[in-house]
Amino acid sequence: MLGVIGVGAIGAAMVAGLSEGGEPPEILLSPRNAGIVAKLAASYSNVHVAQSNQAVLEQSSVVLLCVRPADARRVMSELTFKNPCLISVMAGVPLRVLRELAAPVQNIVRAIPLPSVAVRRGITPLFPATEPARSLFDRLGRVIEVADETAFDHFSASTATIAAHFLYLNQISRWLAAHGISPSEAQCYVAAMFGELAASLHGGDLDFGELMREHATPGGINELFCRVMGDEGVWNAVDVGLDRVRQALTDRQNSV
Ligand SMILES: NC(=O)C1=CN([C@@H]2O[C@H](COP(=O)(O)OP(=O)(O)OC[C@H]3O[C@@H](n4cnc5c(N)ncnc54)[C@H](OP(=O)(O)O)[C@@H]3O)[C@@H](O)[C@H]2O)C=CC1
Repeated sequence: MLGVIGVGAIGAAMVAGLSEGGEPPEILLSPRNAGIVAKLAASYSNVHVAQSNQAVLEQSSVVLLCVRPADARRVMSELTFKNPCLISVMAGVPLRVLRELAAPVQNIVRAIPLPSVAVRRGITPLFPATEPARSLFDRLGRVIEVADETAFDHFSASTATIAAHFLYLNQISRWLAAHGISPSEAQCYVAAMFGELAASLHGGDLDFGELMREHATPGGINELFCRVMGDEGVWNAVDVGLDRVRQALTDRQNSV
């Protein structure tokens, strides 16, 4: 049995991905968020709802911890851990803290699932990449075996860029709308432009620099836009933002 404690956005995405694949595992959910868990149990015959978080632990051989990082200590300290394997997706909660809160459990893995696990196209960094976590996330796409926890935290920091990506798309469509194009048409156009590009990133060997050059005809408008963004400090700001996020994760690790 696979247990899930914390069935929010990413917990539900993993449950959907596992349940819609071949030979789905039996899954036991924590009872909080009654609406979401009832819907998952009604949609998938392999999904069940437990009476309590402790019942999830006791009836599962592997447990996914998917509560928000700020809730980690409170939720885990209410539980008595025995011997299931734990997989934590909680950003910025280090193995040191997980081992302390889940003693005496030894087999603890950190994972960074992406929302695309819902359709089994996730690429999931794991540390340490041990079984059964590796097989579980292989079912949801594929796994990146990360060498150490510092590298793992850098992967984690890079996921902080997702909302800014949508902000970027929003900025472009707002600019179109400010110049008289209907907001819905502007959004559809930008979505179509970037939706197609995103689809082209699946699979194969990718070289972002090469892709950029393919789209930046010398003397053309893409090249001009890249140059202006660089002159305005946008690319440098990406590095600054990522460094700041990395530092925030370190600070969080020291305070969890
Ligand atoms: N969303 C994403 O794409 C990713 C998220 N993560 C990590 O996953 C974790 C969850 O993120 P996300 O799914 O976005 O957050 P959500 O807020 O959507 O989900 C967290 C869930 O945990 C529930 N919860 C809180 N307390 C308890 C409790 N005592 N027992 C059981 N469940 C509880 C919350 O319920 P309630 O709302 O009622 O408080 C909520 O449903 C975070 O630690 C995040 O860092 C990692 C990778 C990607």
